[in-house]
Amino acid sequence: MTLLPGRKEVIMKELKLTDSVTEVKGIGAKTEKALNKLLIFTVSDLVRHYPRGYDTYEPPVPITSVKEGEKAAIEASIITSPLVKQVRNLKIITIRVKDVSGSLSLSWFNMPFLKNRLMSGYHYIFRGKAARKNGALVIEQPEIYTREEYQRKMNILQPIYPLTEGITNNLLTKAIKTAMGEAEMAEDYLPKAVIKEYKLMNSKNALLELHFPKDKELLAQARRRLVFDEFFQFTLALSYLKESKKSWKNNFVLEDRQGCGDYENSLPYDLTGAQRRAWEEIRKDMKSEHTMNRLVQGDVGSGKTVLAALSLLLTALNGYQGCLMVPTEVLAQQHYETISDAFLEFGIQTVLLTGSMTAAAKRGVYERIKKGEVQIIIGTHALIQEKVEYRKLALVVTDEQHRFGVRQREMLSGKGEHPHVLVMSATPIPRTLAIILYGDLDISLVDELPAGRLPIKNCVVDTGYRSTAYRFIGKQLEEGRQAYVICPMVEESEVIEAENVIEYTEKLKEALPFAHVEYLHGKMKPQEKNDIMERFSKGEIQVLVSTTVVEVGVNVPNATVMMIENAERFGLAQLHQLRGRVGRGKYQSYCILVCGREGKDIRKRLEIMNQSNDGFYIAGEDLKLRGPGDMFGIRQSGEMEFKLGDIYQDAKVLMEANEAAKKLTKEELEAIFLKSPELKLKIVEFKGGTL
Ligand SMILES: Nc1ncnc2c1ncn2[C@@H]1O[C@H](COP(=O)(O)OP(=O)(O)OP(=O)(O)O)[C@@H](O)[C@H]1O
Repeated sequence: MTLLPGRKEVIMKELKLTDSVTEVKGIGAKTEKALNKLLIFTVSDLVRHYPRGYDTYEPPVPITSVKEGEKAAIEASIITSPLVKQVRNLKIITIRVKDVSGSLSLSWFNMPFLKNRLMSGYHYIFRGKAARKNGALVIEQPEIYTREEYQRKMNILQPIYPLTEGITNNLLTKAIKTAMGEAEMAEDYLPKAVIKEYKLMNSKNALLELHFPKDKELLAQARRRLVFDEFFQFTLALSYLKESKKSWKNNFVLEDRQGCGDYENSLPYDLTGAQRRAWEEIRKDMKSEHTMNRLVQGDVGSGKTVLAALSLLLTALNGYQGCLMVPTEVLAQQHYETISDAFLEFGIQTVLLTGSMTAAAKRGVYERIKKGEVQIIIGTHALIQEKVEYRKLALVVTDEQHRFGVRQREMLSGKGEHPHVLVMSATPIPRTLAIILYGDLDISLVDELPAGRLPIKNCVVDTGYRSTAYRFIGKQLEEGRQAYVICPMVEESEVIEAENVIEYTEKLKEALPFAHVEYLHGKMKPQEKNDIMERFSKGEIQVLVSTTVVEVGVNVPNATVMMIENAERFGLAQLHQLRGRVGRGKYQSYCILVCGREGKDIRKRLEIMNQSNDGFYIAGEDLKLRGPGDMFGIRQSGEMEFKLGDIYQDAKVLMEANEAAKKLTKEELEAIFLKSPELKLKIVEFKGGTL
């Protein structure tokens, strides 16, 4: 309640964080509906709807450096009288301005009142996005400022929010401002000692500064505090999860079986030392008195699949079911083909279950699973659907590549009575981070590539090198090898000039008329995708032009060239995954990174790929290059389920938060839970996902 001096008593309602957003002034039923689409239901959701970036008012630039499609501010004098044209129902004002470097046209729609402000000889700062009209650059709808006004603007960072239809940035900014001003914010839950030791901003200010930063420095501090919270709560929750799992008795104590040795002997290669060690650890876990919760971390092509296969076989030979969940249908199909035939001779039945199967086919598979007629089930997230009833599910293997799907693996393991869990990951995160992020798992490292692999030869080139690259690919095809060409887009887009698979395939067919070239992209039907992949695997297709659908796990050892168009558009981790599709067999392999745009930073980043084929090295260098705490950088590891934090960029905060969580005394933890019972609930009942 607030009393305004000298006036009638005004009762200000204090908002509660749990109140519905409609309690915030200015939000009615219609707006509420639209906000719900952004998952904003309560006042708390609203104030936790973070900006995705900030509009900054940069110093004006010379007219000649204004670029098409980019926002810029120019300081210029008007050199023509405003020209007003009526085009259908639009009234367009156009003027021409100049500075010492050159001149440019500016235009406004339906703003006739501006005419008097835009007199020849006047001098302003204009800010807007440049477009090309009839061959010339024009800034459309620019904002107009005097130099003093602009100076003031330059100190402000305007939040830009994720939006949806019916919700403007203005509306959200206002609503959040109101809510922040009126809502009763929770007291800081972190112990004072932690705040002091890690020099954190308090939680209320952090939220306020994140939405309405006074300057970049305070914004960085605010963000650091909120990222710290995310990581702190996550690591706390993981340690709870780990504790609870430790007490799980092994319901499926497995025994060694001769079949596993026979399978190993049937492989065309010997296991590497690292594979052997990992297999030893897995077996030991599954035979022990506690349930296995293990991560197998190994670089692309290090041979993790055989470990999954051996574990599944051991489970099946012990009379139980085991399942393998992978991120794409293409990959599920590939694993199914590798495993199903090989295991038949041990009397083991394998089945495939994916989202795109017909309802009838799925029903058939559910039946067989339920009755225990099949022992190994391979598939995508369809494996965790409610209708799947397993019979004696003793092992869950998830191939996560670079997604840290705590939730999925928990859901899947929830299908059995604490089955063993094996997680395969090729994410090249440094060990120090892996230990934290996979805090609930024990880790086996496959840190050795199979013998006889030749290091991939790399080059970073510009588009002028294409014809040479095609000739090179042609030669490789003549030698019986195959190639991938990756393009970022499916179809031609007017907005982004990036090579697209469909057109590119046509172009490539002309350049390599004797070769069988096909394309693959995510929008194709699963059946079509599987078909193309199968034909590529068999060598019927020689060159596969593809979007990043081949990124995860695809294994065609005969492919030796990976050519990546617009390589600058991919993150380094993703480039490394893509490159990992070659160099998987005994042949010399090559990676050609084609740079579609020039720039010193772009080159520098891509050169890292040139320097090494080691995923861990690349992740480390990437981190150094981007530096921590870059608020405006792209989130390359968006696959992690944190709202703000980026495990690479914020690696230091992650380590600090983990340290703080581990150091908490029992009393401090109790005090936290006392202050925030909701947080206690979230942490203790954590089953993965966002906290
Ligand atoms: N010890 C080994 N010696 C020789 N070849 C091997 C060995 N282990 C696995 N391979 C072969 O290496 C290739 C890559 O193995 P696999 O597909 O298991 O890699 P991965 O670790 O799953 O990689 P990614 O993370 O890229 O999917 C396969 O063709 C596999 O048959």
